[in-house]
Amino acid sequence: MVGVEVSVEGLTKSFGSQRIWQDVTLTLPSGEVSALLGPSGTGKSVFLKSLIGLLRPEQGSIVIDGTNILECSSKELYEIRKLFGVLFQDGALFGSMNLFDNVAFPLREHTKKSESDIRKIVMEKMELVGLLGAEEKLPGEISGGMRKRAGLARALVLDPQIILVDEPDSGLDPVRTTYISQTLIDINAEIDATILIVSHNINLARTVPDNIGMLFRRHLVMFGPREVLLTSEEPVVKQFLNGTMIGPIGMSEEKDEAQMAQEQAMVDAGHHAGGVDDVEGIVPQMKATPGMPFRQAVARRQERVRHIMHMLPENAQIAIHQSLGASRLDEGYLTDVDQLTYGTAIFERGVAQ
Ligand SMILES: Nc1ncnc2c1ncn2[C@@H]1O[C@H](COP(=O)(O)OP(=O)(O)OP(=O)(O)O)[C@@H](O)[C@H]1O
Repeated sequence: MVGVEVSVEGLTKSFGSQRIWQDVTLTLPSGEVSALLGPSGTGKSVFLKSLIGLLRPEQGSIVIDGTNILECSSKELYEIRKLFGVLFQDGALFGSMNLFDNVAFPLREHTKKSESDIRKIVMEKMELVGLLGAEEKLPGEISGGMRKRAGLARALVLDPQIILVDEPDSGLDPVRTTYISQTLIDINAEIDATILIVSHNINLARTVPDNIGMLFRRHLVMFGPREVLLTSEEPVVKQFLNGTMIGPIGMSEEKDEAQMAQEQAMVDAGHHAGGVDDVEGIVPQMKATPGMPFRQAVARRQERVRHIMHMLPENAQIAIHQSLGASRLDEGYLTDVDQLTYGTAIFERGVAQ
């Protein structure tokens, strides 16, 4: 079963007089992996909490499986929430329970399954996140990365159709971040859930999601197929993707023109602006681990992007064409008909994910 689509329109959220973001419109395509980026404090976590109805935006709509969760009854919201699996930043595990009991918790709480069925499901999810053998450990006895994996296993036990992940990289080194990224891709391949990852990790943004959005200065700067953001000339996007000090993002989020000019002058005079060397263009997307099912999202996204191609910026169109060409090259110049015939398998192996 393909995960459900989440459709957000004109969403605005404030706390008292503090406007967090306004008029956010985006659709998380069903069964695809999307990421929402943005500097610290731009309200990414607030957005994620709004999607599950933990926070209530004052304007707009969030339609999930045909229900606008801002207008529905609490009983309907309860039903909609069952579609979600959520991984909070710290894993949100119960400190006094071992990992097995933590992961089993939602099953014991929300289902009438027998203990032997529960054991089967828990062990299956523990294996998927690479934690087999650690069932008896307490959260305090394991690393932050393992806690995140346990949190992810727990988010999966009720077979969610939508998985929300808040900063999977926080507190992890780059290698562990890549492992957790791989796990998220594998989960998408295995259960075809709609996934939203909130993060400010550049590597993850470049290599994991099918679609990327970015929040800045209380607005959604953009949201769309990964090629759109990764080829964007928008100063805030370029600065973010390369992690430099040059650009509109400052220490406390915003800069004025004078400060920007002063910093640019320093860099022109030879001062290091920080960040990595400029990475231009698109790096290939991560693929499911060999042996996993093909990621159905890849072919679905190709098809979807084909339909909206004419509405995308030119740079993004070129990048998409190039990656399609590269996937044909990989397969020995297969025709469109061949691609349709072999469908997912070809797209999955090509760089055109
Ligand atoms: N329950 C709340 N009541 C009042 N203000 C809140 C509440 N939750 C969040 N905020 C404010 O909303 C803003 C956005 O916070 P949020 O945690 O969503 O940012 P973020 O983009 O996830 O940041 P980070 O990347 O640092 O986690 C902050 O200014 C925060 O203080």
